[in-house]
Amino acid sequence: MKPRKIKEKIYYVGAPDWNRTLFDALIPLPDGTSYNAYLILGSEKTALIDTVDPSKKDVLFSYLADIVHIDYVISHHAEQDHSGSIPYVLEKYPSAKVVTNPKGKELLKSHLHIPDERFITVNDGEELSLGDKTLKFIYTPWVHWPETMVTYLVEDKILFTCDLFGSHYATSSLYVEDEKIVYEAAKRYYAEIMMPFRSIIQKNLEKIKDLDIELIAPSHGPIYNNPNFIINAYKDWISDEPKNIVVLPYISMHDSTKIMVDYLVDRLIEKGVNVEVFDLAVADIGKIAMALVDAATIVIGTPTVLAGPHPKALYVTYLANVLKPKARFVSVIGSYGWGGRTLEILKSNLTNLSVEIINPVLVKGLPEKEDFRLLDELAESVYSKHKDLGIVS
Ligand SMILES: Cc1cc2nc3c(=O)[nH]c(=O)nc-3n(C[C@H](O)[C@H](O)[C@H](O)COP(=O)(O)O)c2cc1C
Repeated sequence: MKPRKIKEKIYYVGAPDWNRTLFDALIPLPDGTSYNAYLILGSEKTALIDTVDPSKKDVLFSYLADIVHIDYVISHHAEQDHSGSIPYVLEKYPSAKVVTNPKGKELLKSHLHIPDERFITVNDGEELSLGDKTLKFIYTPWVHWPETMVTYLVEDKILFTCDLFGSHYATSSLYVEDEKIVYEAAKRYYAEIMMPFRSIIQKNLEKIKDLDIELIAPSHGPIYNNPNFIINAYKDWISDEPKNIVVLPYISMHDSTKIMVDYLVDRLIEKGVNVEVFDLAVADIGKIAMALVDAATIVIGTPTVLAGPHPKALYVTYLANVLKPKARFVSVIGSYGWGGRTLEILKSNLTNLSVEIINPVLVKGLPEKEDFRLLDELAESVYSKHKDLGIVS
């Protein structure tokens, strides 16, 4: 393949991964993903911006077939889906240096065993001249590892952002063609990878807000030729204001909990509260994470199993806790047979969230009249809390 031209002397040399179905051995990928690398041919120096997952290194090298010399490999992030092919690039280009920050160097050394002498480290704000093109490095730590940084190509107004603004979307298009599709793919990416670092991203967006950006070139998914589309989506996702949504992941073995879930969902809808319901036996964890991006309230539905919550309910609670969504309220509903520590265990797994717990509704066996009344009360509490936030009328 010939490198794909983006602008004069700037090329795409990355790889779509059409058939990848799982990321981080965790999040389903309905639309695959891509590992983007970019080649910049300056008048004096040549730079490769990141590489690709090692499983796709042949694609990268087919793009580089006619490139006889590379001076710099810019490494924004030491994770192997971007850095994993760096050792092969260094082998093919013996005088190439890896350009990264000191933390990146440390992580690349430990993860890929790249020798000390192959590195050049750069400071926050430092520039590197390629002759007629200038790379400016901007540290953006903790989006989502400690070493993450972005690069601004000054003359061409391109911001290379690596994982920041990325989307899980394999496409043959260089640029975003359908913003609705990419919005979903970028939100899936944000929900799993970026959401835990919401407040840090707020600070990092401040750092890049004065740059004159024509293109945002991430390391996953298509290039944004309308940068405001993804910047505005991020501003919404990282904001502290939740939306009028209850996320309700549940599991039920013999339907008692499910009857409660169905009843509560109907009552919430009647009150104008939006609900996103997920049966944990079959749900896409990525979709749950996406729903958590905006939700004001989380309600976990679980029976008591072996003296605690069903393991799948515990798993989703743990996940919500580490993803640190902006939710303000949590409750639990479910059925038990004789007793256990369901509530206690769930609460002890929510310590990262500063949420108010709304009275849980745990019922013995099949729910009856009084239990439905308690569910009415729960729906009313959720509604009035959302009303106090001004997110439902
Ligand atoms: C494998 C298994 C383990 C259970 N362990 C407990 C338990 O430790 N404490 C308890 O109160 N009920 C226990 N139960 C009973 C269920 O919590 C009870 O039947 C409940 O109504 C099931 O809700 P569901 O219909 O939503 O699945 C257990 C049930 C099963 C199938």
